[in-house]
Amino acid sequence: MNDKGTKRNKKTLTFCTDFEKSIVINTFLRRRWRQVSSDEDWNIYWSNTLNCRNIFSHEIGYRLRDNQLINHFPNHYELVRKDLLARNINRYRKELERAGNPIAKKIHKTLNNGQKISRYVHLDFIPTTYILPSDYKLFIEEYRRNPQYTWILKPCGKSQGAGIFIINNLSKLKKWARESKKYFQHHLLRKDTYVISRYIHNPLLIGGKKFDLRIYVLVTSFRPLKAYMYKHGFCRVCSLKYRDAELENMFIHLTNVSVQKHGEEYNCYTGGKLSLNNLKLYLEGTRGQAVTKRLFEDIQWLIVHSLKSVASIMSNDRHCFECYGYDIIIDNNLKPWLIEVNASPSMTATTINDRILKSNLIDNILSVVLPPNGIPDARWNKVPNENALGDFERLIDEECLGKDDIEDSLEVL
Ligand SMILES: Nc1ncnc2c1ncn2[C@@H]1O[C@H](COP(=O)(O)OP(=O)(O)OP(=O)(O)O)[C@@H](O)[C@H]1O
Repeated sequence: MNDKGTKRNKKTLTFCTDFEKSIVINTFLRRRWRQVSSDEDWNIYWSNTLNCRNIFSHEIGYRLRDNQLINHFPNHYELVRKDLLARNINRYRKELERAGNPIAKKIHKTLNNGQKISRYVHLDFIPTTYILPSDYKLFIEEYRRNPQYTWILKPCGKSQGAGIFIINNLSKLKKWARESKKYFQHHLLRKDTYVISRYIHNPLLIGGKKFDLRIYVLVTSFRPLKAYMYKHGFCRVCSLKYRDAELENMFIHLTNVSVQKHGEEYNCYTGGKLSLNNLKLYLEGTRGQAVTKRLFEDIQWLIVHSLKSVASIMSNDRHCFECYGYDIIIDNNLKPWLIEVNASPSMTATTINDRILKSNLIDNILSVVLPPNGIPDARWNKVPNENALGDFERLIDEECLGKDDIEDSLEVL
């Protein structure tokens, strides 16, 4: 960038976005940034994941300047694809185990039927998952060992609850496998991969209904890991009361707003949402403060270790930051389970509160990723001051190890 360009950037910063969402655009405009198209001179690109990958592709050969930032890491899919997430977490646990790290401690049990099982004491935060079709045989063995479990089958290339089904007997899966076989054999694309995960059959309920948490996590660097959690997440509550029968009724079992909004009982005033704060108050009232505090520490633990599981393989480009939407289910023992991570959490607002939350979120992301002078700078050390953090709470900053570092709280162990 020449001198002239630098001076102009000091006056008017520019953004470009692939989204027509007024929430994204207005947040920049309120900061007096000017909107430009992607082939013009932009400072921040709020892109979709595909265009971000294009920017970093060798064929396109785009060279980002120091005063340009983009809202995704090029290989975010390592964290957000359901199959890759499961694989990376497995690999991470095994690596820690091999290194004799106490975090990877396991307990071993022998069941009444003589079957031996083992599980990670601290890293058991993702439901057992198999990738189909590659792990089909392994899954069948597991199914035969534990025929009482329920499983959820999810396509890796889809979202918003599409193509998901829940099974508690093998015949349904076999039928699905028979039907898919021909297609899989001749035409296996990554997007055709499925995961089959153990279904959390005992979710914590609110008013008798299943819910999950949507938590926003901002990562500004993977090496060293720098991550922040937004205080104002929310719960997405199903519109029908929970029964672990009726596995085909998605209004009972899937918390996605995109599914629930088609149900007759959907509440369009609340959007089926409850704030994280209200959940905390509810849990403190019903279960007590200590266990509620512990639950939220466990959630932070889970987030940090899911990020660590991919930190070594992420392209840690200094122009990138990314806000992930974490989906977490709490079971009725108050144990949080990581269900999935989204690289483009929805910025569509279903209610006024939702609009305010998402607009504040984007504005707060900008405060964290911009250096104190407000001008994007990829050379910046990415250490935001307390004011800039706003409603983000520091989860981990491996560069500034201190009392904030979650590893310090080894009382978790
Ligand atoms: N292992 C599980 N146990 C219980 N419920 C689950 C499990 N996995 C998924 N669900 C339910 O199914 C919903 C959809 O799952 P998931 O978020 O993985 O799929 P998706 O279609 O990709 O959704 P999204 O649009 O959020 O990306 C979750 O919000 C949750 O309510």
